[in-house]
Amino acid sequence: MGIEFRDVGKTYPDGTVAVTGFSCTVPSHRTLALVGTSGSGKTTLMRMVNRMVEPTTGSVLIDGRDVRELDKVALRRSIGYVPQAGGLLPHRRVVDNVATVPVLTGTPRRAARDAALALLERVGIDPALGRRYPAQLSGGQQQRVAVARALAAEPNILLMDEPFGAVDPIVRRGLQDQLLQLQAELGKTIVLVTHDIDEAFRLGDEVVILRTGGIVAQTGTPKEIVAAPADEFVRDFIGADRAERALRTVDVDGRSVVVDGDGRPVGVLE
Ligand SMILES: Nc1ncnc2c1ncn2[C@@H]1O[C@H](COP(=O)(O)OP(=O)(O)OP(=O)(O)O)[C@@H](O)[C@H]1O
Repeated sequence: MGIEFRDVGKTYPDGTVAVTGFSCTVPSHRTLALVGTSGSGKTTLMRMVNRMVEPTTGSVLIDGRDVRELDKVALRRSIGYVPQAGGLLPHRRVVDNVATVPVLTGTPRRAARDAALALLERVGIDPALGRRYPAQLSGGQQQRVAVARALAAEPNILLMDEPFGAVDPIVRRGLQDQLLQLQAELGKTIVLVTHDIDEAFRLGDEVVILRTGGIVAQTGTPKEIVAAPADEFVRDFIGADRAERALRTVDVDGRSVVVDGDGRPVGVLE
């Protein structure tokens, strides 16, 4: 399922201009990462897809159909949503959190629970933890559960709002790896919001860098953006020296270690 933002804008009732004239197409099975400073309209844009926000101008299309023609509740349930900080229901057991939407849409409770346990396993959670309440899990585990919950209704589209923002860098990296692996198997169409450019470059097939007012600073693949930052803002945002950083390799015990201009290791050449 492809998504098209067609010249969308959003001015909130108090006059705040969150997005102006944004156009972008996300092909089926691809990941679009929206990245930008705080308040640059990322969440606003993402929420237009499942109609949590209605644009004031322009339209959003899914497989060529304007989302305004679709029933709001059915649309929302058909799209996986991973909100900031997971958004799990604290008074429901983990397994029931995952089974919530399938039960709402008519799957018998027992079957929904069995499917939920299988999904938990798929995202790397021991199904035995399904009996716990969200607060009895670590932050990283809660995020995995949130991903399982978003996948439970077998959506074609997944919206992820800073999905791994609340966890430490190592856990975050593990969660990113797992998302890449899941995506390789499942091939969802994903819109991901993050303020972390490294996350955007890791997870996004296409990256949109936004500045205040939802104005696009640059769109492109990670490679295109690193190779040719559009302007000073992008250059700054992706790390002032990233584009110019002269990397070289040094030989360490027969392996080619890549080091930056200051000689700091950044990786190993395969
Ligand atoms: N319901 C609302 N009413 C008024 N203004 C809003 C509303 N929601 C968001 N805004 C404003 O719109 C702008 C864009 O907000 P949005 O949440 O889309 O940005 P963001 O890039 O996702 O930010 P963050 O990274 O901080 O989550 C901000 O100036 C914000 O204050």
